[in-house]
Amino acid sequence: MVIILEMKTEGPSAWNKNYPVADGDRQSPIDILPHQARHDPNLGPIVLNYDRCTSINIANNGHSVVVEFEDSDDRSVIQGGPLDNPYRLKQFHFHWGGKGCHGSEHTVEGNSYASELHLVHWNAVKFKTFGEAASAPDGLAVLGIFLETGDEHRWLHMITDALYTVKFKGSVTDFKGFNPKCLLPSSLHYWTYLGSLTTPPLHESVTWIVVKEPMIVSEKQLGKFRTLVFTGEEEDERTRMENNFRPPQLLKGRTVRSSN
Ligand SMILES: NS(=O)(=O)c1ccc(NCc2ccco2)c([N+](=O)[O-])c1
Ligand SMILES: [Zn+2]
Repeated sequence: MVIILEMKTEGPSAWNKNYPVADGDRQSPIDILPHQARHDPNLGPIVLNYDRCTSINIANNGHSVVVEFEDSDDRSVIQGGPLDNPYRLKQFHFHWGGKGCHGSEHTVEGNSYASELHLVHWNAVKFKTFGEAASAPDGLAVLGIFLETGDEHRWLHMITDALYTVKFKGSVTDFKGFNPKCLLPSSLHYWTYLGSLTTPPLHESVTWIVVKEPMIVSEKQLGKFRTLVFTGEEEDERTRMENNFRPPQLLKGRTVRSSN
């Protein structure tokens, strides 16, 4: 009898083959231990100036669903907190689990949330392009928001209602007039630490700002993310898009700071 173990080689544990930085000193995500975080009174509040943000499209890039923004000027920026200058909003995307399973990237005392939203910003004061910023130690600032299941989120339907238009990898559709401020929880108290992109190329270029209070979404809304597939329309196998999260990485001596 022959047993063929078909192991997916491209999972997170294999990334260090092609991306040695996967074993680096400032990898993300991490498990956050609130009691070991250093409360830093000098950490001011996070300031989001999104009122003139311009969303462009929503896309399935084969890893997640992404909403892209116009980032040719400082119309939508994040500043304050640990940041020395404004960082421009470039895109946001989500990570989630399978049905009944949690899929956040960061965890808190070993506990994961149902999902995690990442709002990605880049330092256009110091760098000319996103690509250049994405490989610099102070190039990116990602605001992470946990999603927890409960009541329906009153605005998330604007995203979930559009997901059927981007079911397959490589699909893109117009998505104008969306302001992600409507997704944020009431408090922006946060933890912050120096980390990396959580998918290849895993560049150690991210100042992470993880908001403590989760946004609440319904199981039904979350289920709609699982109608997406990792594969292109022309491919015969339909691999449901879920569990697109990297597990927590070693802290390697880093300090996590806490706003008040
Ligand atoms: N989960 S995350 O926010 O850390 C993350 C990961 C990868 C990428 N992109 C992959 C990449 C960057 C440069 C070349 O290719 C992005 N992003 O682009 O916003 C975000
Ligand atoms: Zn992400």
